[in-house]
Amino acid sequence: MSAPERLTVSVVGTGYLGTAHAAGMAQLGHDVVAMDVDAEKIALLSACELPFFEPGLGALLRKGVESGRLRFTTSYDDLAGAGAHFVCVGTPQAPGSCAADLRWVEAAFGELAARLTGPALIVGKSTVPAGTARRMAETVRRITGGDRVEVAWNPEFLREGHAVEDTLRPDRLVFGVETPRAEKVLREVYRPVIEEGCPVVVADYATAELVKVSANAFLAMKISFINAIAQVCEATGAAVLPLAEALGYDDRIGPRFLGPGLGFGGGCLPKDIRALYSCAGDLGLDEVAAFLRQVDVINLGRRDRVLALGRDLLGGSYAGARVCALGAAFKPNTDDVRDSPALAVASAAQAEGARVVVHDPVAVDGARRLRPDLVYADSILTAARGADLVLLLTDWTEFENLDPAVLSPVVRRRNMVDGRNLLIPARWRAAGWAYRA
Ligand SMILES: NC(=O)C1=CN([C@@H]2O[C@H](COP(=O)(O)OP(=O)(O)OC[C@H]3O[C@@H](n4cnc5c(N)ncnc54)[C@H](O)[C@@H]3O)[C@@H](O)[C@H]2O)C=CC1
Ligand SMILES: O=C(O)[C@H]1O[C@H](OP(=O)(O)OP(=O)(O)OC[C@H]2O[C@@H](n3ccc(=O)[nH]c3=O)[C@H](O)[C@@H]2O)[C@H](O)[C@@H](O)[C@@H]1O
Repeated sequence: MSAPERLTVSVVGTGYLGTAHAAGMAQLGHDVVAMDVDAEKIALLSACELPFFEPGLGALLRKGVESGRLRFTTSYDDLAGAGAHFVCVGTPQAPGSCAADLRWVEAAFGELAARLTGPALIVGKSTVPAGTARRMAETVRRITGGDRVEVAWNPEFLREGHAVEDTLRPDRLVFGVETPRAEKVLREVYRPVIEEGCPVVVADYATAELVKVSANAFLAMKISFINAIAQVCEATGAAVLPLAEALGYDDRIGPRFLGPGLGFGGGCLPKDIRALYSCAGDLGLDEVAAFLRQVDVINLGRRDRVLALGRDLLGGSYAGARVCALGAAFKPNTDDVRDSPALAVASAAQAEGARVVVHDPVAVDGARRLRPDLVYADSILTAARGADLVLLLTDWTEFENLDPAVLSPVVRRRNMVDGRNLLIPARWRAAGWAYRA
């Protein structure tokens, strides 16, 4: 990567996305000041400590801070000198609705606009419904009283667990812009990435906003598709794993995101598909809304299905059973427990009368904060001791390598529900386990 012209950029919101983006911008050679309203997070980041688990990001953070190119603040006033400002604040599902809650985006644009006299570019990276960028541009114009501060939308596609790689070597860059000047600034910011061959799609605001939610909706749809087919397989005695393998060999389909099981969760896919069907409904596109809603319905149904498999193995009820739940994170290589299918199933089993002990390699602290009613164990064996049922809920490599010979002596009954199709069934059955997936 050749060094770009050294720019001063700001990043607003230092969560999963903002921290990766800030460290990535420093790695590209820019001077970065990253800001968050959460003083605790900023104190940790300033001390080169990540407030969450993300492989490889700690090293990038330290490199940025030690090079003097990356610093953190809790004050918007410290951002005024930057030429490009990336807004990375949260857009969670609004309480009591399926729509995205935009109050943090609105606050960030308002605070920035009040301090910028221009020329400057405010770049939205948060995932938002179509129409938001236009509204933010109007807000900025109103507050600044002119056109010197512009707005662009540059949605982000990084995956948790792969944030560093996805930030430095994205599959594509999408620039939602209204002027050549905004496009020029974004091309300069990302010059090293573009020079390495990353495709750039330049579009209007609404298209850029929609690319992002469509990408997540498509991934969600692919997972729900294979999970719908898994139900047909169960009803007909077919096997979904070789079926998915055979589908995946078709280049037009591809093998990724065809993993059947407990389904998708996390801070993005569920809320983004809900925001999209809510938006489609508001636009009067009822059939589109119904189509997308079904992706969510099938996905949530997977949690009930895994719960039912466990109930069956326990003879019809969770009441009084000891359950070992392996996994709390919504997927492996992250400690993120937002809308985690694993925690949802563990909590539901407990609500039906089981005593559930949860183990996760990195997500126990976050899980405990969210579900303090569950019991947590710091090892697989401690979690499994005396269990009547093991529920495998997150596909961590640690769990894939589980040995029935190690687990068998510690459990009370050999019942396994493999919610992620991770284990080799014959191996567990040969060791005397009742195995369901
Ligand atoms: N987590 C991910 O992998 C990805 C997230 N996104 C999108 O990025 C956005 C952020 O997501 P996450 O980083 O996961 O959320 P997060 O909740 O981890 O981080 C958001 C941060 O914004 C801060 N914040 C809230 N209001 C603020 C304000 N007015 N000024 C400054 N900081 C403020 C919060 O304190 C928090 O640290 C969302 O729209 C999400 O959909 C997009 C791609 C990937
Ligand atoms: O907008 C976002 O925040 C991000 O959302 C997802 O990334 P992420 O939430 O990190 O997780 P994924 O790797 O996409 O997995 C999502 C969920 O799908 C599940 N999944 C994935 C693949 C599969 O075959 N089956 C399956 O159930 C995972 O267990 C997980 O719960 C997208 O992959 C990113 O491109 C996007 O930027």
